[in-house]
Amino acid sequence: MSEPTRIRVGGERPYDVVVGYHLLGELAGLLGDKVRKVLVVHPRSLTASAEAVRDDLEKEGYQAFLAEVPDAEDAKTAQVAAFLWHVLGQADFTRSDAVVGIGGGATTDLAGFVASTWLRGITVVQIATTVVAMVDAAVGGKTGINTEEGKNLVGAFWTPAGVLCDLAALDTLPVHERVAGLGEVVKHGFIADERTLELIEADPSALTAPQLTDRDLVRELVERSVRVKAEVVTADLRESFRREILNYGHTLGHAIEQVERYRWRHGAAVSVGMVFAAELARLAGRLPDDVVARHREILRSLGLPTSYRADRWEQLLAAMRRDKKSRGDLLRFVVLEDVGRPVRLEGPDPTLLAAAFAEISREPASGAGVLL
Ligand SMILES: NC(=O)c1ccc[n+]([C@@H]2O[C@H](COP(=O)([O-])OP(=O)(O)OC[C@H]3O[C@@H](n4cnc5c(N)ncnc54)[C@H](O)[C@@H]3O)[C@@H](O)[C@H]2O)c1
Ligand SMILES: O=C(O)C(=O)C[C@@H](O)[C@H](O)[C@H](O)COP(=O)(O)O
Ligand SMILES: [Zn+2]
Repeated sequence: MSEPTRIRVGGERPYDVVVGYHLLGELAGLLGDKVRKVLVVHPRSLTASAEAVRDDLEKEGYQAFLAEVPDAEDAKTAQVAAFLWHVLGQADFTRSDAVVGIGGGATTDLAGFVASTWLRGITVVQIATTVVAMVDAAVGGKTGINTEEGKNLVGAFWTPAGVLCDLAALDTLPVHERVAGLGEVVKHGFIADERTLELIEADPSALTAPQLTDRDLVRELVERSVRVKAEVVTADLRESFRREILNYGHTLGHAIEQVERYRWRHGAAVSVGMVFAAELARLAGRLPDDVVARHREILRSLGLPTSYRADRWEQLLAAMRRDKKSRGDLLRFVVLEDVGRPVRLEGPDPTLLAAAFAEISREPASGAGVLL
């Protein structure tokens, strides 16, 4: 296997995102030499991998503990966070100890949040095992859990000490999870890296086949996405402005996830959200027709959804008002003026919003395979 790639994320506490194969040997280096106890947080689907991490840590001289958490979005609750605080308390974790999150974005969001709050912040290292976690969630220090009222409404910016993206993990990832993750890859392509779009457009079927065969392509896409995210969060960790571009497609996307009670995959909801944002920009006279068409073509070529049922608009609008980009009554969207040129659209007229929604809701439903 080739050497791992190390992508540096800068800022107050710089760290590396390591992309490659069989990276377990890297973990101790990322934890550093002050850590003694490590809590490994994992969903049931990754028990064997978490046990391997624990055994390896024990061999390296750490005292390692496992904590199984519910799968997917069920992990991102105050109750599950409280369970982990209890485990940390019972095991006397101090400020020189650490949390390791191993899993998809739901697990890494939870593990990061718990690390950010325990004793007001202890070391966290993320081991990303899904496309979403590798290209997006585990990188950049946005951590969080959901509340009844919405997605990621509680959280903190807390940078990891390092991130491992072991591409071998993708061999066991169900294809619909891989495809959903490509939604975030496409997002990075539209906001900042047209080459990513070209690579996908050249052969989308290589990415949607039941077994991944083109490992070089996957690795290049993961690395390109991590570089986009690293550049943005290095410039603006706390989302004072520039980081908002990473939220492209999420204003409607998060609303869909909430309305669907998290039965939609995150990347699938973001896919519809990007088409909505593109239509909004077109109707506002800011984005040419061909770029909107390119959104639909590339997302459909991957089997991602580009439309949503017409009868939920009022619920979606209510959920969008709780988006973190909102300021008072002002809804704020990230839209494009072209590929690689994200801008803000603030307080669009309600008729414009409804018109953009009409553009995505009158199509027949598509991409149902990635929703559940
Ligand atoms: N913090 C951020 O910047 C950020 C960015 C993007 C997404 N997110 C969050 O990430 C979450 C979505 O992440 P996700 O799509 O990775 O979902 P997920 O964490 O729910 O994982 C998807 C499923 O794959 C399983 N799984 C994980 N790795 C596997 C593997 N290697 N083999 C087999 N099964 C595996 C999980 O058990 C789960 O059932 C959402 O909550 C979203 O809000 C956060
Ligand atoms: O890292 C960011 O910043 C993002 O917005 C990345 C998104 O893909 C991610 O889903 C994020 O969790 C959304 O953040 P939120 O602030 O809208 O909850
Ligand atoms: Zn996202």
